[in-house]
Amino acid sequence: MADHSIPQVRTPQALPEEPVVRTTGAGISRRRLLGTAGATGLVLGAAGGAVGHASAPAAATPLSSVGDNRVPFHVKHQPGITQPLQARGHLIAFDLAPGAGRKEAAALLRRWSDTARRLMAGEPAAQGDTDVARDAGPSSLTLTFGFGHSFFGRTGLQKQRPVSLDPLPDFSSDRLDKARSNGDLWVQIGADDALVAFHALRAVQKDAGSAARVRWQMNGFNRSPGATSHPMTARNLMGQVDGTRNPKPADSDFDQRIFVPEKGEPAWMANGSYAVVRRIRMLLDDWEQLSVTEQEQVIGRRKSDGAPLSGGGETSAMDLEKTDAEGALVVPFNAHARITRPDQNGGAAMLRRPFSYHDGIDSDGVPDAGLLFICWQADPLRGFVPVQRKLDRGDALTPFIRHEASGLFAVPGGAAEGEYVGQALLEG
Ligand SMILES: C=CC1=C(C)c2cc3[nH]c(cc4nc(cc5[nH]c(cc1n2)c(C)c5CCC(=O)O)C(CCC(=O)O)=C4C)c(C)c3C=C
Ligand SMILES: [Fe+2]
Repeated sequence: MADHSIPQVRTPQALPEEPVVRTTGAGISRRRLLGTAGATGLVLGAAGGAVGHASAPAAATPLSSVGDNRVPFHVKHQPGITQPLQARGHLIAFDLAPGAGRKEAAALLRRWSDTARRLMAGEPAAQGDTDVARDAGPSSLTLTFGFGHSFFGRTGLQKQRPVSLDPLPDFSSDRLDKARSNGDLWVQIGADDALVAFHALRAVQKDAGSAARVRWQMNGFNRSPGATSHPMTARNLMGQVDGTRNPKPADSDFDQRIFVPEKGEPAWMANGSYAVVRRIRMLLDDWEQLSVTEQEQVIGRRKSDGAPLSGGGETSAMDLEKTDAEGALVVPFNAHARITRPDQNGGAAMLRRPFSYHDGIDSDGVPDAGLLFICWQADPLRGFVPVQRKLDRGDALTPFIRHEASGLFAVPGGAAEGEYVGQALLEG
């Protein structure tokens, strides 16, 4: 018989409100875990560590401990927003099936929430589990659910549609594929194990039944926990350190920037957030023709360690005024890391929590690879929109990327015990 043991722990890093739960000691079997979840053998993880935000892997630990980590489902903000980047991700959008309305949507969100709660705890799906994740622990699995603009018309809930969900403006650099954009419903799945992530994806798809049909799906990845010798900010497929200046949960204005307040509007979005999703192709053949110095000028940061070109280390303040011997700005005026700063955009800020993607080689021999850019904010008009407008007007990175798909989703707060995600909207 197969060994179902869950290996040794690693130190979890997460928010106090959204702790990672881990097993104590090695060799607790998956079956035992199922029998004792929430009771003995489980402890709350350490709160709010310095690297416990979306920009960096949680900790440098051996891969063998990855399976232990568990993210609770019933939390103030839905899981999958502030947790460390996971190694695997699936984004999947659904449209309600013809004839399906509010009642069917409510039943679907109830099914999805139950599945999310079970799988995130390392339990099998309620019905017809595929056994794909049978030998694995929860592996930091998160499932996050959101509603698109079109959902509200289809369910007769137009009056509940938040103004913040108004369609994003067109940007001159957009090359968007409508079939791979938007959707009534959106699910983000993340896990540190590919099989655990796929298992969740299949369960979500099966739960949809006759109520909703898949509109599009995208698959992504990040570095595996334990792959680097020390905790560090992630790199993207251009080789840049990406995520350095993300807002941190410890920042005094973090919640205000990222989440709709408890008493915010509409009421059903209390503690929720808005996700902007962009599939951004990287024109890697062009990018890789630049010298490292040229690449650094595009971003305004050093490629090796992410430090600003004005000097210091990765987290040193960027000196925007510093000039070289010829009087030229050391951080060029159109450098991406200069013009995306909140202080250059009326305070606009967002939490970037992306996955890289690689969907093979196009017929012209060019890699179809880039960034599944996902950013979180309390209001896209005070986050993504002003920054993207600025980038559209002259970002040094623009010639090397192409926005190919786009989505905007209202992601309600986390579900309380016994409730499902979106219940306040669907039964309010
Ligand atoms: C509209 C928002 C943004 C898009 C689209 C975007 C695309 C994009 N960015 C990189 C690489 C880097 N971005 C970096 C910083 C950064 N980028 C944005 C916004 C968008 N990026 C912001 C708000 C910031 C932080 C600005 C700040 O607060 O100082 C960096 C520098 C390191 C870091 O802080 O993360 C890199 C590198 C790519 C490759 C890309 C599209 C493919
Ligand atoms: Fe960026």
